[in-house]
Amino acid sequence: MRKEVTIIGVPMDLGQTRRGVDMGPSAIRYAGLTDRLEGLGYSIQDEGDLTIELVNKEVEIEATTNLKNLKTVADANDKLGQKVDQVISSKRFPLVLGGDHSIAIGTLAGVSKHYENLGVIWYDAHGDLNTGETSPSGNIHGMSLAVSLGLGHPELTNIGGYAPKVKPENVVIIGARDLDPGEKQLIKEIGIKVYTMHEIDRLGMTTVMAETIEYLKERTDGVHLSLDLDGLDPNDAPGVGTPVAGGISYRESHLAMEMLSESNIITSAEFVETNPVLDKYNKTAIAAVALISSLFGDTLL
Ligand SMILES: NC(=[NH2+])NCCC[C@H](N)C(=O)O
Ligand SMILES: [Mn+2]
Ligand SMILES: [Mn+2]
Repeated sequence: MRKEVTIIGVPMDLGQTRRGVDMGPSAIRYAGLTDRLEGLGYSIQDEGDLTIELVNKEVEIEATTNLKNLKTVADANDKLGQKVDQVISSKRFPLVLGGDHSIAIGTLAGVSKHYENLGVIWYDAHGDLNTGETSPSGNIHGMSLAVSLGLGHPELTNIGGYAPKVKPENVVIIGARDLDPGEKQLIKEIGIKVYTMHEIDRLGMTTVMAETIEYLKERTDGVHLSLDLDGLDPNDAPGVGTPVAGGISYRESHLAMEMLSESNIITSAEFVETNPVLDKYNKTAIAAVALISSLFGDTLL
């Protein structure tokens, strides 16, 4: 892992409809992110937060598509993509803090330019594989992985001027337990590797991560970690907008991050969906900082 890290906050809450997730970056900073990473020997440059336009939601929902806040989400992701692109060009590791998961569209637009064969680990209760046609909600945070695969509204898939950002065989989803019918169908059609909670229960996190790392190592030249805090069990990460019971435990998540750290395959990362308004005493942001530390090489001894 590069020792020079740039933090980018993305106070985005327009990819879904619960307010407060725009304060995720602040909550994570407040939980001591920079100090923890500096303590591990990293040189941190915090770029602060991207500016997200305010929208009059009613106006944008009335638009012809059923995608909520399409234009503002697209603009923000365009900006984020440029920023992430610059960070990687300056040989620094981009660490993006959300904000809702729609921001993965921009992060991947910026990251993927730099790799022939980018791998993605999507650590999430959800697949985020909906399109305008299959989405039950119209929320773009439930579409960001599909968009990055080149599926969905062209105003989103073409961000950064190219599509797709990632190939289906280079994606591994970990922690899925709430998939919509259209998402299940798509997974089968295009062949994405998914470790649902069932496989995590059966194989154990050690095997899941060992297999994931081996799988991505042999086929990719960089791996982006997109970690949605709702991948964790709501008892361990209550501050999320779309909690799903029966999730990955805090300890399993640490193990996953520790194994990724040892493998040295991660080249960019984002931690999304922390919503301090729904949280209990900043528990979710504190968990995010702990997991980021493990990913960056912190150990218990
Ligand atoms: N990033 C997330 N938390 N996504 C939740 C998506 C929920 C649901 N599948 C939808 O598309 O609306
Ligand atoms: Mn999710
Ligand atoms: Mn998600």
